[in-house]
Amino acid sequence: MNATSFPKSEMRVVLLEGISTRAEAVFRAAGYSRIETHATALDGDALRAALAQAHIVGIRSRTRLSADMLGDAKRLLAVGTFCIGTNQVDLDAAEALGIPVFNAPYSNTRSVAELVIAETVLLLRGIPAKSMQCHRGGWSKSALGSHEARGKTLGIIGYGHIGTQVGLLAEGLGMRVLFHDIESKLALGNAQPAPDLDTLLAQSDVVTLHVPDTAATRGMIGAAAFARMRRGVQFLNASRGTVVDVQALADAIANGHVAGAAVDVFPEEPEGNADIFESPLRGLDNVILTPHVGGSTLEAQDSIGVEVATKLVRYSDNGSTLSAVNFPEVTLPEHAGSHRLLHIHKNVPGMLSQVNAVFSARHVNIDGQYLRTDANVGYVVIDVGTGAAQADALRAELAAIPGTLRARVLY
Ligand SMILES: NC(=O)C1=CN([C@@H]2O[C@H](COP(=O)(O)OP(=O)(O)OC[C@H]3O[C@@H](n4cnc5c(N)ncnc54)[C@H](O)[C@@H]3O)[C@@H](O)[C@H]2O)C=CC1
Ligand SMILES: O=C(O)C(=O)COP(=O)(O)O
Repeated sequence: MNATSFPKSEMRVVLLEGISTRAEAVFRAAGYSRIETHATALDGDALRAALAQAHIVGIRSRTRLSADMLGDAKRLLAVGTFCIGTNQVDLDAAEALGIPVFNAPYSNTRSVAELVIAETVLLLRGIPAKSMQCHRGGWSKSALGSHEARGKTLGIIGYGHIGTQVGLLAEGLGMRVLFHDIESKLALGNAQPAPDLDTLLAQSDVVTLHVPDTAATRGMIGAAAFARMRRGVQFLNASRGTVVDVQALADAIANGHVAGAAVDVFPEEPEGNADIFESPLRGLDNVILTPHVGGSTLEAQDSIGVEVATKLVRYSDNGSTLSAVNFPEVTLPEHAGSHRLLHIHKNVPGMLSQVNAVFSARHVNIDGQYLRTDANVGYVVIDVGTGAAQADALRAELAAIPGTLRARVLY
């Protein structure tokens, strides 16, 4: 097992938001013993205090890691978002601080897709309202407004990992699938790209959102978009709460234009399970409300726990940044028999020659060197066959190069 420039026994891993215990097991098996777990999200001073001591932090979709928060986390080496979305982290600020962020790009894809398909069937049958009536002692045995999914058109907005899975499962039910994406996408099965978003909205019996939170998607579905949809449309959002104007949705449901909805994500979500959930959608019988559980199955959470923890351990032990979402990606071999120096720097001209000058001045032979840059940051990894003391001295000299963001040595 590789030691790090900071002993593993002293490295603190902080896991928030009830991350699967599988993640903790991965860290322990790799020799990390200072692991702090929290069942909920933290924010404000509590988050700041937890981050101040953390070398590695794991979060899910609820914890906001702003530029300020990251800037105050002086020991932080890496962040894991134990989910798909990374919009809760200021990725540019993390990169500028030399902190790679890793996520699990598809470990919960299937869970979201299954829920969306189940809800599509329930909404088309008017089951949410019928179920509520039965709970109140009512009995409305009627086929009115109740439809099969077969033969209906499903419009998918955002045809990525989740959108494509939803499309394939919907075709299994005999639905016609239309999709809209800003990128050109390979259509799976018999799915067809809509010529534009408005056409998709006008032609779909069911509209489901699977876009990320970006400047372009924020507020994308509001009163104007609902007005373009068919009267009697069913509407689902399991993407991000920011994409939909929920008051406009509540209005469209109240006036009957939207027949029913299933909403899993909200612009304001409670911090923890003890908090009150407020929304204009509360109390509407034909709306399925779920507490952001699209990706919350035990299967998905366990596999996310292993996937993201493994990426974090690999970065901490070996320096590999493969699949980091905000950072130059370097895949590295094992470095048995050599010391590995990691140098993260601002991507300005002349940096590599200054790094190499440190080694040539000391007549140190370089066994291997790996470099990747992006527009902002350069990441160079140098393997050397020197003793530990000299590796430490080299690290100190690398750290003194102006523009250095981080310098570490892995023994
Ligand atoms: N409810 C839940 O528990 C979960 C929610 N999510 C959310 O679902 C989102 C989608 O996840 P994936 O499918 O894995 O992401 P993905 O990145 O594979 O797919 C997103 C697709 O949206 C497209 N897109 C981006 N901007 C667009 C725009 N303005 N208009 C149309 N298309 C646009 C992209 O080109 C891409 O094809 C995530 O970003 C996350 O926010 C993900 C997992 C669980
Ligand atoms: O994976 C995502 O992006 C999700 O929205 C799921 O988030 P969660 O881990 O359930 O807080």
